[in-house]
Amino acid sequence: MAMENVLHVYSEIGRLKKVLLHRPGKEIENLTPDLMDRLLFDDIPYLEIARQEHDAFAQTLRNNGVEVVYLEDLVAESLTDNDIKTEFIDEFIKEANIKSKKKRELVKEYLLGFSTNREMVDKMMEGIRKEEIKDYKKISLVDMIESDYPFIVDPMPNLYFTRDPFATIGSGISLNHMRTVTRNRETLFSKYIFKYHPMFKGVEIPFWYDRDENTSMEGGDQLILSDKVLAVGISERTEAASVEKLARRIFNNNEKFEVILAFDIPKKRAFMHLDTVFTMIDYDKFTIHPEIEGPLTVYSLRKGEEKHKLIIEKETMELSDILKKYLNLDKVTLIRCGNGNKIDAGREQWNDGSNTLAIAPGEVVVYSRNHVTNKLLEEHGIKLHVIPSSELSRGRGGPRCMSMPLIREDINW
Ligand SMILES: NC(=[NH2+])NCCC[C@H](N)C(=O)O
Repeated sequence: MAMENVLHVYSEIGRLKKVLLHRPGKEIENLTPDLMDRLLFDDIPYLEIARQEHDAFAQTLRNNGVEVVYLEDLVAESLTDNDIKTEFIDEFIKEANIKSKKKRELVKEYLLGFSTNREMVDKMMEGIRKEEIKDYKKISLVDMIESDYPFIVDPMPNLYFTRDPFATIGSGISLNHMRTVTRNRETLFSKYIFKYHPMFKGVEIPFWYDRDENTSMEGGDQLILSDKVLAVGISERTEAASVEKLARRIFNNNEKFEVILAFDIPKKRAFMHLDTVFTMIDYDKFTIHPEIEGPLTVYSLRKGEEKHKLIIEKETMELSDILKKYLNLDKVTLIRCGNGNKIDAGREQWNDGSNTLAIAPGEVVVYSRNHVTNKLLEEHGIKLHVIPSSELSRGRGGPRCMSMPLIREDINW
């Protein structure tokens, strides 16, 4: 199968043809107040409503010609061979950091007991409570002395933010190394999909990054501004060293990309990724958070004369001037979250008012709750697809966070 039929993303705004989602599962109901901080949540979504909201998101995409595929299905479909399934379970258990051999054996036996791959994958994502494992307490004195930690395998509640564990860039994949242990476990699912799913059989996928790297990179920081220009945030989650590694791999392949713009953004939870403060919504229109307005320091990375050499330059310019320069635009419109009002911007950026998903040039999916930003987008001629968001937004991610494009149509500049 030709590469462009499986992975092809050369912009943020080309008409979206195929996207990967994850429908929130029972991992959300394994969130507890004690776990929220470590598992990167600020509240506990009501799963039934979160699922209804997510189904509305998926249906909005389908109604606009987008093929929706689900992570949980692709993983299950990648494990039809028993040896591969065993390899996956062993790697999953190893990364679940289960100390005792006996417990690892019990968990493996439990997972192999599921009648379908999909049910097993759901359980892996949801997490395993100690009470689910027969005879758990009889393993040893240590286990009899009730440790109050309820899980033998932690839940992965951030899986519905499919933007981050890997990114489709051009015709390749950045299989990311996530900043936190809890989210790095998610990248194992991506690894097996690209390695074993039938849709990629016979397809030589170039990997721009790898989950085993020793510096972190997350997909929320990776934006494809054009088929020549990438933007990467140096953020709370993505390190500068990772940007250099990404640049070397991409520039030393026969991809079209010529420059990577690295933006050093404030390292704080509300700004965890570049796409929480900046997204591209049309050829010359962008959403931004007022805090990144004004002169910005940007590092441009280009391919050097010799292989693996980079030319890196530092510039301090207004964001609009940076975008005009590198995208060859005469005019740039920056649409400010919360209409620039400090209070409205603070509230709506926290609930991902800047985190739009473009499904075509000038056409974006937005959260209903960010009404101030949404009104401004419409005033700038942007077509909105508004989705419900009360429960989904509690995970601190928006429509762009909850989606990973696999195929977009090319755009004509
Ligand atoms: N691309 C994004 N902005 N992703 C948002 C991810 C939210 C998730 N709770 C985390 O902290 O990782």
